Amino acid sequence: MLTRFLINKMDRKTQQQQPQQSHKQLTHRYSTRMVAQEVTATITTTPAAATGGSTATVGNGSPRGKKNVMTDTKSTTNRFNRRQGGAALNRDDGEKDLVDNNMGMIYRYYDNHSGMALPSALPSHQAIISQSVSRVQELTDKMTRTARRNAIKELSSIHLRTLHANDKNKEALRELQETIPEISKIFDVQFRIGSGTFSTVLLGTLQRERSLPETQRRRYAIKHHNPTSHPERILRELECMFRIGGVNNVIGINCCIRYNENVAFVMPYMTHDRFHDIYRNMSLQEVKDYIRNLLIALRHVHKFNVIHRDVKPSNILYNRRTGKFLLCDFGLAQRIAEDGTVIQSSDLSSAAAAALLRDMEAARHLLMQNGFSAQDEADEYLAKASRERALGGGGGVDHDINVEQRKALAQTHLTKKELAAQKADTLRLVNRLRFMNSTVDPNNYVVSTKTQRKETHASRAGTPGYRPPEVLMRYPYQTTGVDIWAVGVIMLSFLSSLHPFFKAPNDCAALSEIINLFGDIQVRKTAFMLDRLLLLTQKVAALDLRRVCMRFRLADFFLSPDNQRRHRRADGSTEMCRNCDQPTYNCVCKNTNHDMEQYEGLDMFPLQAYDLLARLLEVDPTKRITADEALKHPFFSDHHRITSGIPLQQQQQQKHHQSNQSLPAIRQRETLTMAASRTLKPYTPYAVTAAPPTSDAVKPNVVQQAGPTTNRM
Ligand SMILES: Nc1ncnc2c1ncn2[C@@H]1O[C@H](COP(=O)(O)OP(=O)(O)OP(=O)(O)O)[C@@H](O)[C@H]1O
Repeated sequence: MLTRFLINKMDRKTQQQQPQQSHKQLTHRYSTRMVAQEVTATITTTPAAATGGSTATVGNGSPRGKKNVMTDTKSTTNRFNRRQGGAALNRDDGEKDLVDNNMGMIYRYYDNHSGMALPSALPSHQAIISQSVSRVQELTDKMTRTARRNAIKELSSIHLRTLHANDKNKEALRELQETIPEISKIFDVQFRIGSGTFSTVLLGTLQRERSLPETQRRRYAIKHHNPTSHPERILRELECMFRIGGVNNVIGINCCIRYNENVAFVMPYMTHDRFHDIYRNMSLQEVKDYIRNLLIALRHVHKFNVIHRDVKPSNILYNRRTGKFLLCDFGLAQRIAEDGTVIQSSDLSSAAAAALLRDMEAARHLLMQNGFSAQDEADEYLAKASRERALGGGGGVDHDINVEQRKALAQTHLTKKELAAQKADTLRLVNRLRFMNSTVDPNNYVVSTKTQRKETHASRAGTPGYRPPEVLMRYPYQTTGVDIWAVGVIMLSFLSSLHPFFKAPNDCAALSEIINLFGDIQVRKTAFMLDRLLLLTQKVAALDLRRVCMRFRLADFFLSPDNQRRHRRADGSTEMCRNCDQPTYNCVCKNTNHDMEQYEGLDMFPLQAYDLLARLLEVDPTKRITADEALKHPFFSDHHRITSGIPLQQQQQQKHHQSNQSLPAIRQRETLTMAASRTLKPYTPYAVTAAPPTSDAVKPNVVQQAGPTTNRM
């Protein structure tokens, strides 16, 4: 029905707009040349009343709509008359219009092909009219048919997609209600929010709140674990959420319901923005808030000696409007023992598991308090906005400096050739980052140097693109630094506007990407420290993180035709850097002697942002900054806030001066010589500084165990 209605509507619209649309679409479908050819054919095949041969001038050449041509009649007639030596044509008005119309087309064609002489004999006006009218009619019909066909195709694919989504939705709802019947007694399950590899998440509201208006009902995310999910994985996630979650931006749990092999977690629901939609247009203040909130969550998680292991944008719920932030999905979380080794998995029959179940059971008498309602969110948003207004803030949006300059650049009209050159330029840099030597064996690229004793298993848990070098080098003693690297990768996406930044198909290629960015020396050194031997076949020089980020984010500036023209050699070629494959004036190498374009003052991110980024993405895990240290980084102080109207360099110098005076010193980065001397020392495993969780550190969320079923866990 919907399809039929839309098609009919489209047909009507097409008919209404026919005169204009047909010509407009003509421009797309048939080039000027084709239309002109048709007109020529009409001219040459029809014997005609003559006009003297004349030479045409240059016109715009695009075929115009019938209506427009009609309104154009007067000027065309005048022009025609002028060409006829001022002789007035003797005909009635209607005919006059049509004739002028067609003569206009003919002159426009000859205008397009300046230098061509009009044929000595032109066809009769009547013949031209009838032929071109029928031709236009024919083309209009053709286009209507094509538009109709395309509309049907598009509608049916939309219909299929909707059906598929509806099917998936219904299936998820049905599955949850069938496999865990208790759910239907407590919740009205609304729809599916999302699904991951191990679960499906649905939105539910409490049945006992049915009497409330929809916006005031508290909303819950019900995470239904796939029955194939390992029970230990579920227990681990439950434990993390129960013991760690509920505070400091870490998601908590309201209740857990189990029925046979099916388990569902009930958590507070939070509306959030898709990372994909926001990462390119977040302001400096928003990026800062995002990273700060993430580090607060991780500092809290790391206090418990737990590695989250799956820090990535889809596991971060961030609401841009309200500024709310939650780290979720502890499915891959691991605890590290005092000696730095990873505790592989919880034993379901262990005392710890029993204690967890006892604790959860004890929390049953508590009522579910959490679960945000739509009303709560709106109130919070309004309160936040008024707080900001009271403080004189504009909602935390920092404006990009030199915006006007950038806009002007973006609006510069680029030729096809220039656009192709820009694309090729960017592709070269992307290829440089993704390059992997084809002779490397992806299953055998790293070996342990300690051949005498058997290696402990090294965990690889995590998402490709977010795994740090130590994981990719199969180092068994992994630390909370694994999560910090992932924060660095997320920050890299913000600063470069490139997401996903690393997208290798396997671990070996992922390590290549890291080598391509940080250079082989850095990675070799880290490998040596971790008792790994890397099989590298070639040297790769490191790139400059800031310039790489700027090159991607401010591409319109780096690739402006003006720049390209200025640096072009006499023979038309451009000098290229042999290491980074970029023009030398845009070289992104860390150590470079090229004479480069200065893009200072364009970047909205201060130098501190790149400094923090480098510390988060420290290749050596033993030197990587911790969440706690990162939160003290000057990037998070407001001292570097950009004031519009003052050159950035000047601001940064002032702030650097201020920060040297007043900000707490952060851990010194090692110089090359210091690092070289360290490599000669045997590697000392990561010192575990954080104490195991104490009872007062644990602030469990308010928990209710639903029904006796949980006892069977
Ligand atoms: N509390 C919540 N509020 C709103 N949406 C949520 C909530 N929890 C999860 N989601 C949505 O459900 C999606 C899947 O959740 P989650 O990551 O926990 O599942 P998963 O099966 O472990 O996924 P993955 O395989 O990606 O690790 C999330 O990306 C998010 O969009």
